[in-house]
Amino acid sequence: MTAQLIHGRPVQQGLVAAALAKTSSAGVLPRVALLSVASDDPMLAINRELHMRTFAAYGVEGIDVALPADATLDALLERIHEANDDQSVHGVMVLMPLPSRLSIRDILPAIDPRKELEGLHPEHTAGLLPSNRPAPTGVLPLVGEAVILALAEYGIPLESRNIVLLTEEPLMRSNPVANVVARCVAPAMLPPSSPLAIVPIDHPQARRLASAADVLIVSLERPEVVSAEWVKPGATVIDFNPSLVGFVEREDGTQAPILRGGIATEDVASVAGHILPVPGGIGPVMLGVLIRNAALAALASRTP
Ligand SMILES: Nc1nc(=O)c2c([nH]1)NC[C@@H]1CN(c3ccc(C(=O)N[C@@H](CCC(=O)O)C(=O)O)cc3)C=[N+]21
Repeated sequence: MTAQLIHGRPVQQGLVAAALAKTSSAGVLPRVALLSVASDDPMLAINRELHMRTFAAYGVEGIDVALPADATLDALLERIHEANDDQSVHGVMVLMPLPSRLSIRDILPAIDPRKELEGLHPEHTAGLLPSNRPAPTGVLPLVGEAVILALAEYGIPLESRNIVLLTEEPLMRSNPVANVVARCVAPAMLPPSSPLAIVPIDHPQARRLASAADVLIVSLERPEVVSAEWVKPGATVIDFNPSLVGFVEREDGTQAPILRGGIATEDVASVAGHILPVPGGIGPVMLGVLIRNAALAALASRTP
């Protein structure tokens, strides 16, 4: 078997084109403040550049608010408040990873919920609980929505499927958002008919559990560790979390990063049915949902 590759780029283009058609007929141009705190992690600069480049490609204005590595919580909160108060800014996003001394608990609630684009503000996540009514302009957690949209686009069902999230302990500990999205948000968004296991890759049963998955979602910081033996024949495999494995020179002499996800794509393709690969799979869908959410926030800002 050779897996069919699922391309995220057309899904991104469809989502963004529909949303930007509405903003342009309303005469509004979405503007997004992208905040980040400098770090040694080379993926931060790569992701920051990718976000800015993707905004620009669609004519969305990105405001690159880059703080130094030693920025205090107060300094970051001040920049968030500035963006909240700026009527010309419709979306505010704080890029991960953050230095460990800055807690996401202090940061996400500081973003104006009308401008929070990833569905992670407490007002948005509270809408996942049955006791709470979703906010009228509620935003769904972006990662979950991206997976659901991408699979729906290709007619891959989630109902009654055995779903496994293959994670890793260091990432879940260092990135509380990744941990909570796996353990709280994903179970809340997936169909009740589907068994779901969250499996750290170093667990003794990891390979057995992964190879029982109809839908295997891989979120690892180590590149290319999941091989064909981890995958059930015909399964759908979604590769998250690009890692930097090297650089190639572009024609203009600048360096382009070479990115790989947690799966060895070619090997896995010999058994899987469908793969959302790195690059070109779920990442572009997530960026599409992000830009669509910015467009919706821009539209909502015009109706008092
Ligand atoms: N607050 C926050 N929210 C995030 O959603 C968030 C974040 N912080 N920090 C970093 C990670 C990573 N992330 C990516 C999204 C798209 C691609 C993506 O589309 N990548 C292209 C890659 C390559 C390219 O075109 O250069 C692809 O997979 O095809 C990658 C990575 C979002 N993240």
